[in-house]
Amino acid sequence: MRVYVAGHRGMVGSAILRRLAADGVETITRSHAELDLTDQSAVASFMQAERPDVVILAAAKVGGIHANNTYPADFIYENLMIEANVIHQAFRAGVERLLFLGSSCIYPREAPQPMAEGALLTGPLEPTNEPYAIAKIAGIKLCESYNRQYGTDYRSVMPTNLYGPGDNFHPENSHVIPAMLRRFHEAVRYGKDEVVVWGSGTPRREFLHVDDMAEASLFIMDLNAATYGANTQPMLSHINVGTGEDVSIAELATLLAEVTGFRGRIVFDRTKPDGAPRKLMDVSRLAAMGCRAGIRLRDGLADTYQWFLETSEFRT
Ligand SMILES: NC(=O)C1=CN([C@@H]2O[C@H](COP(=O)(O)OP(=O)(O)OC[C@H]3O[C@@H](n4cnc5c(N)ncnc54)[C@H](OP(=O)(O)O)[C@@H]3O)[C@@H](O)[C@H]2O)C=CC1
Ligand SMILES: C[C@H]1O[C@H](OP(=O)(O)OP(=O)(O)OC[C@H]2O[C@@H](n3cnc4c(=O)[nH]c(N)nc43)[C@H](O)[C@@H]2O)[C@@H](O)[C@@H](O)C1=O
Repeated sequence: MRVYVAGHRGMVGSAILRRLAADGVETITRSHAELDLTDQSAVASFMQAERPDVVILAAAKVGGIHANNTYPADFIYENLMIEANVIHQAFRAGVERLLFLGSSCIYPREAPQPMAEGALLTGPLEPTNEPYAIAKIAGIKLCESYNRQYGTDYRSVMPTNLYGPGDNFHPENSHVIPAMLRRFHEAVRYGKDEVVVWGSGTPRREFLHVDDMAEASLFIMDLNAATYGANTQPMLSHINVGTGEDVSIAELATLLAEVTGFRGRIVFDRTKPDGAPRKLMDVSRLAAMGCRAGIRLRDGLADTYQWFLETSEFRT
């Protein structure tokens, strides 16, 4: 079996690649420089030449609240193009099994908590990431439509907010954990007595370590069709992946201060957006199939900080 991992240099793609390599699975990879997935003819040529057995679509334009809010055109355009090209050309090349990675932001801003799979398309989205969310919903619907029309087995997973080794630590465009880890680390290193956290600190988020995400992705790929629901009516179009537990951003900041050894003040910059008030996943469906997250948040944050120290320009 040959598995094409799209986005293998990213945080999730690289974790999936590590797991597949450990299991001795043959993989196919192309970097962004070698294959631009927004280029339809390049993706068509690649798929026809390689004809993988399985495709894992972990390539996407990804970023935190500021990046989503600042570059909405890039987020909707690039993600729509990547999904349409990879899914359609995989189908044309005879790929029967595909896993698409969506995001918990597909659910309405005011969805009842925890958010079950059935909350999709039941209300308005969070404005800061609506274009990205619309592209991710299109990805689910692409998979669902090819399954309905052509009998393929294309599955979609909706991860909660992810973190871990390989994350993007950009000061503005990253997600909250890498951004704050870096800020706390710099404060300790340069002797600052204050760290600024965006927003009010009251939004709640659920965080999953990327190794648990890789494990869940391969678990879902390995499920037989009857268990996953690909052949049931109504079809299970997507499945949530998370821990089922959340923390406030203020609680997260306190945890990160402890992990990095910061003992100064934490202040909140309320001019920055909070985004969705809460995004807790209902993970009962995945749990009933036998898959649960194993890495506790504090342990995962310590592991990520260790990776940051070993690989970043800030290593001491
Ligand atoms: N991180 C998170 O908190 C969450 C992530 N997800 C989803 O999980 C998946 C993986 O995310 P994550 O690993 O964090 O993201 P990363 O940004 O770490 O990785 C994405 C990868 O996709 C590649 N890529 C982007 N655009 C293109 C393109 N046009 N052609 C080829 N390759 C491209 C990137 O390459 P390059 O860097 O060279 O551009 C990168 O290697 C995505 O679908 C994302 O939406 C879902 C929920 C939360
Ligand atoms: C995964 C998910 O990621 C994005 O949504 P988000 O959940 O809002 O993700 P975020 O990690 O950027 O922020 C989480 C919370 O944390 C607060 N916050 C504090 N201080 C910093 C900070 O320094 N950086 C960032 N980024 N946020 C901060 C921030 O204000 C917000 O209240 C989506 O656009 C979309 O891409 C998506 O699917």
